[in-house]
Amino acid sequence: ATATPPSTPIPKVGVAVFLLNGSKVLLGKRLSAIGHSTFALPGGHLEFGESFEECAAREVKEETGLEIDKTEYLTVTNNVISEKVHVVCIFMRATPADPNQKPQTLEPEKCDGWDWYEWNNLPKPLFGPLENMVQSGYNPFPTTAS
Ligand SMILES: CC(C)CCOP(=O)(O)OP(=O)(O)O
Ligand SMILES: [Mg+2]
Ligand SMILES: [Mg+2]
Ligand SMILES: [Mg+2]
Repeated sequence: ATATPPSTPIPKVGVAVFLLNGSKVLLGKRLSAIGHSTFALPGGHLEFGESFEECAAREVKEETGLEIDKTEYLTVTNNVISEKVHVVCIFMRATPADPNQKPQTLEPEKCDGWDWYEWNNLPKPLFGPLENMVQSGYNPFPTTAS
């Protein structure tokens, strides 16, 4: 029998959410294989038929229990993370519907816990796609009209 050739990995779409609370952003340390032990935004794979906003709300709810408001598209980056993983990351911004609600660690096998971090004092190491954004000087906060 002829060996089946190794299939070429297919690029996937991830949606990551800058959940902003004052000058803070929600981050969690990943325990998944991809980005293990790095701090990442809540988010996940875009599922069939979802809008970016629907995916953002679903993933944040699934992972943290938080409802979000004012969800808007920010930017997109192209991330070839390894030989097997290529993810187009759609970055969204949103605010927690209840700024006082505590995030819950609903997927303890994927995340070591969520915390709010000052944008100018982020934990290290950051998950690759986020690190690249920070290095580029990207500012996810709404610019207050001068
Ligand atoms: C790897 C990442 C950039 C895209 C997928 O994110 P994720 O691993 O958090 O996916 P899920 O939350 O959907 O499990
Ligand atoms: Mg998820
Ligand atoms: Mg998912
Ligand atoms: Mg996720």
